[in-house]
Amino acid sequence: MNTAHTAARVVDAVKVYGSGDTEVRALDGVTVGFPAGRFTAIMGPSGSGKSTLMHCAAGLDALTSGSAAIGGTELSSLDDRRLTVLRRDRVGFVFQAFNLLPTLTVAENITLPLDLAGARADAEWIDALVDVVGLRDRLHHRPSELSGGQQQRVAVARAFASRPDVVFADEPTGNLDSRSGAEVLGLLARAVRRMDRTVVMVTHDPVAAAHADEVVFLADGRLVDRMPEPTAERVLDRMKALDGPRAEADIPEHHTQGVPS
Ligand SMILES: Nc1ncnc2c1ncn2[C@@H]1O[C@H](COP(=O)(O)OP(=O)(O)OP(=O)(O)O)[C@@H](O)[C@H]1O
Repeated sequence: MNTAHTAARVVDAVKVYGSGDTEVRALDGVTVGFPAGRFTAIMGPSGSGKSTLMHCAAGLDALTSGSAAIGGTELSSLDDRRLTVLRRDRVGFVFQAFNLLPTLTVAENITLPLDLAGARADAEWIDALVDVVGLRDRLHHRPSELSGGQQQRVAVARAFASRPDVVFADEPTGNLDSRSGAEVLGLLARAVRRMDRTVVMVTHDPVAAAHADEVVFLADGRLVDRMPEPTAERVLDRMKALDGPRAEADIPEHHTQGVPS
């Protein structure tokens, strides 16, 4: 694996929850790198370990064994304080719930992580981000005055505000209608291509995964496939093969509309 161009990676990652009868091996020896400057989607059946992989790769949770690194930094070598600083300065997050502060304006929400860190916002960078996410005319609004899609665009801009090594997105379109979801996915892809950013996204949705440069597939806590230049059709076919007849039941109907089976 070419670690020089890998924004985040795990090697031989094992994550076990519980013990004895209740033991669950959520990750069972996963080795995967997320290339810098690329948009990678993580897919797999429900319970296959997607969220666990993302949380461990992002330093939100610790592996049982194996290693995880952001850039060249091994996460296990960091104490809690350094890990918190690394997450704050070098990792961005976008969640299904937008998690904006209702009392702050859009502009204030975008720079909040920098303000909390006592860091100075790079005005040119923030300015460019505001254009990429299309929020120029909403900067002085409060989140309650925005649509769900606009709120998620604020969350995306906030995630990129510190120019992190990698942005992890966990079902970022899960709370959005398909049109707003497509807009948010489009701007994640734009941030990667136009601003040389790195995005790793967990999703259930083949149409969402098709916005990525590559899809990695998990099943039963293992990495089972990688698909460069995915299309929704090919991703859906791969998911059906992984999950048998359950796959279609797992995917909301609007996500499969227009996707030939
Ligand atoms: N905190 C926890 N304690 C115990 N078991 C857990 C915990 N978190 C996850 N698991 C289990 O680990 C396995 C993988 O879970 P994970 O949430 O990573 O899967 P996923 O692919 O993200 O699933 P989904 O698509 O349904 O969100 C599942 O069997 C789950 O029940």
